[in-house]
Parts: sequence; structure tokens; C-alpha cells
Amino acid sequence: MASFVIEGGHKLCGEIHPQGAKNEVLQIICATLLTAEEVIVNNIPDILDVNNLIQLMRDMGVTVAKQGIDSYSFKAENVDLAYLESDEFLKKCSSLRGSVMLIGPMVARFGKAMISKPGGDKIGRRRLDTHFIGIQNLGADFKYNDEREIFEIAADKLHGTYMLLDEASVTGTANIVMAAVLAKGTTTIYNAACEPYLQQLCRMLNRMGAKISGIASNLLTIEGVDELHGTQHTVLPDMIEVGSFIGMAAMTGSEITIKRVSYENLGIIPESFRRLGIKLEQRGDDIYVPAQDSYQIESFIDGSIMTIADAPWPGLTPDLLSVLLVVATQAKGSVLIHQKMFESRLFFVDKLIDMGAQIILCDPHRAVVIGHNHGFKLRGGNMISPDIRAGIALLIAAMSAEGSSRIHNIEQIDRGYQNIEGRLNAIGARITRI
Ligand SMILES: CC(=O)N[C@H]1[C@@H](OP(=O)(O)OP(=O)(O)OC[C@H]2O[C@@H](n3ccc(=O)[nH]c3=O)[C@H](O)[C@@H]2O)O[C@H](CO)[C@@H](O)[C@@H]1O
Ligand SMILES: C=C(OP(=O)(O)O)C(=O)O
Repeated sequence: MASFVIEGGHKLCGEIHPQGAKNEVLQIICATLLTAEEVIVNNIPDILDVNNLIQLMRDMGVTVAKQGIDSYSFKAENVDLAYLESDEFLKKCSSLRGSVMLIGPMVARFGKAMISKPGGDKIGRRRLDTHFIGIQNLGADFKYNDEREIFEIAADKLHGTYMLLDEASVTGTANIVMAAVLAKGTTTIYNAACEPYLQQLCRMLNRMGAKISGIASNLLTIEGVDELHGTQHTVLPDMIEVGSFIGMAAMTGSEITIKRVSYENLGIIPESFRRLGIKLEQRGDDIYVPAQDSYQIESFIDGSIMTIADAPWPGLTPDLLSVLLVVATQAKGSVLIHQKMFESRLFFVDKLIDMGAQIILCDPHRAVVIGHNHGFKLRGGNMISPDIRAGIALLIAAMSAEGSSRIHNIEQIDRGYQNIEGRLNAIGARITRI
């Protein structure tokens, strides 16, 4: 288990470039299985989750070639269907959340798929009902194999249908869309998730010959086609990383410019930081965050205490609540952070409390933060990163703290942030990997 040692109290200064979006690229790589032709993907982040998925594709027989510093080509001409039944494949899937999105393309193109319970963050129950029911609606048969603890999915041919999802699941919608593009007839998905990750996936599929309309809305219509072709795709900047950098600048009182953020795809994210009083300016496609000694949390118009809560897109992504929470610990004023989607994502606040933050954890979903207004610095601490976003939130806390901190289990951070210490040290941070 690797760790970071962080010397707190150093300001950042300069420019930083966000990596490609983790949650988009996981969908895009799975979608390359839908054609025997070559698909070139640019702006792929060099992070653990993505590298594990690329290796899994290679193991499945997909020809993967590195084309440039962050570009890869994928050619799924000779997929080894026997390997998909091996214990090795199933074990690898179980440690990677994104692997669940192999089901849709596999069953659509090859008529079968296998999956063990996929991994990812330990942030609460993460059910897969939306995926399974959606693909079943298209005509696939799901069997649970008790002995091997895996799901076996089979279909001669998928058939389009109407479905109303019970929740707007991000990976669930992606999975169903990838299955429906090769189904016979028309599929309509209502209450579809519509994050930029999904918009990008649908646009890429259309370039490959799919017929998807309603992109960016929660009502997708997909006319099935017989086959898809190769294409090129460029992944958007990672909006969660952009938000993490805004939070880092605010907490450390730093002036930074976040380059080429694809501002129009950030949705409500910049506004959510502004509600905490953080100043930020859109400059072309960059975000400039000025150095700020103090930032004051807004109240609602009726004078009541600000609540920041997650919601399906275009609401606020749950993946930034941990960062917003940590940033609030040094704001002026109070805020209620309400994590509606996940039930175990706020427990990391006990580490912030140890560092001197004023937080009341009301229940597993809600925490009230009473900001210090930079009048009292957090103390360096010794902590373990429980999940990817708590990990980055703890890193932000440590960077702003007095003294040195140590964060263990940084593999959780590496899942989603590329060479984070190298990039932050280049603009003034003092982080050592040991
Ligand atoms: C690899 C990937 O892309 N991971 C993202 C994806 O995970 P993932 O696709 O696994 O998450 P889902 O969108 O399926 O759901 C996440 C959680 O929110 C709950 N839920 C979801 C929709 C809804 O309308 N109401 C509701 O309560 C679900 O029950 C679940 O507990 O989306 C999550 C929600 O944005 C993000 O945190 C993850 O980073
Ligand atoms: C929860 C996340 O990732 P995953 O779905 O891969 O666990 C995340 O990116 O914040």
C-alpha cells in the first residue's frame, strides 16, 4: 500500500491541465467492442482504472496499440469468447467497476456475456438492477451461477422496446444503450442518465453508424442497426478533476488557471463552488481562480442555511460532494452537505474532525459544516483514503494544513487522478509518494 506524505501550507501558482474524464473513457473503451473495425480514442488518462480496463481488453483478444502520448487504437476483430468464461477474467472484472459495461456490447455483438460482481469504491450499496432489467427488457436471459458466483447472460438476438428506468443510472444507461444499438427495432429509454459521459458515448456511437436521438435529454430513442464501424473519439476533460482543482485553489488560498476545461460541459459545477463564495472566472475555455483570503457561503434567498446536495445530471454530481465539503471547512458560514445517492461516502469526515474541522455528521447522508473562515488552520494528520473522492478531499485538507500529513491507501486516488503529485508539485505543492 503506497502513501503520500504532504507538507502543508504551500500555495499553488500557475496553470494546470485536467486529464481526460475517467467515467467517460470507461464507457468509450467498452463501446469499442461493438465493432470489428478500428476505433481510435484520444485524451485517455493514464490512471489505474483505465489501465486495468485496457489490459482486460487485451486479455480478451482486442488488439490495442498506443498511438501517441494519450491515444490508443482498439480493434475487436478476434475476441476470445472462451477467455470470458475463465476465472481469471471474472476475477479481474470484480476489481473494476467499469467492467460492468462490457455486458451490453458483448451480448449485443456476440450473444453472450459473463460478469462477476464488479468492484469500484466502497461507498455504499451499488445495485445493478437498472443494468440487468434493461438488458433483460431487450430480450437477454440472465442466470445466476451459484457455484461460481457469476451472472451468465445470453441472447440470440436483442429486440428494441420501450423502457422506463427505475433510476437514472449512469453506467446502467450506458450499458443499455450499447446493447440497444445493435438490437432489432427501436428502443426508447425514459429516465435515462444524461451526463456528458453519456452524451459523448452516444455521439461516438452515432459516428460509428448507430441511430440515437434525444442525446443530452432523459429520453433516448435508438433505432437498431445491423453493424457499426470504426471511428475516432476524443474524451472530454474530467469535470471531477476540474472541480477538485477549484477546491484545492480555494482551500490553499492559491491563484491558479485550469486550462481547457470544456466549460459548457461542466453544468452546475462552477455555480456550486460560487455558492460557497469561491470566486472563479471563465476565461475562454479556461477557469481562473484568484487567490482568496476568505470566501463566504451564500444563504438561500429566504435566508435559510445553504444546502448542497447531489442529483442526477443536470443536477450536481455526487462525485464532487467530498471536495465541496472539505472546502466548506475553511469558508465563512455554514452549509449542509446532503449526499443523497450513496450511503457511506461521508464517513471520512471523522478524519477532517481529527484535523480540527467543525463538522456534525447528522446521519450517513448529511453533514453540517461550520467554516473556520481561515481563522484556524487544519492540523496535519495520519489517515487512510477510503475511496477515490474522499482521497482527493483528504489530500486537499492536508495541502492546506499546518504541518505534515500522511495519507495511506493512495491506490484509491490513483484510480482516478493521473500522476497527481507530479502535476501538483509542478505548481507548488509538496507531496512525496512513499
Ligand atoms: C464508473 C462510473 O461512471 N461511475 C460513476 C457512476 O456510477 P454508477 O453508474 O455505478 O452509479 P449509478 O448512476 O448507477 O448510481 C449511483 C448511486 O446513486 C443512486 N441513484 C442513482 C440515480 C438516481 O436517480 N437516484 C439514485 O439514488 C443509485 O442507487 C446508486 O446508489 O455514476 C455515479 C453517480 O453519478 C458516480 O458516483 C460514479 O462515479
Ligand atoms: C465512485 C466513483 O468511481 P467508481 O464508480 O469507479 O467506483 C467516482 O469516480 O467517484
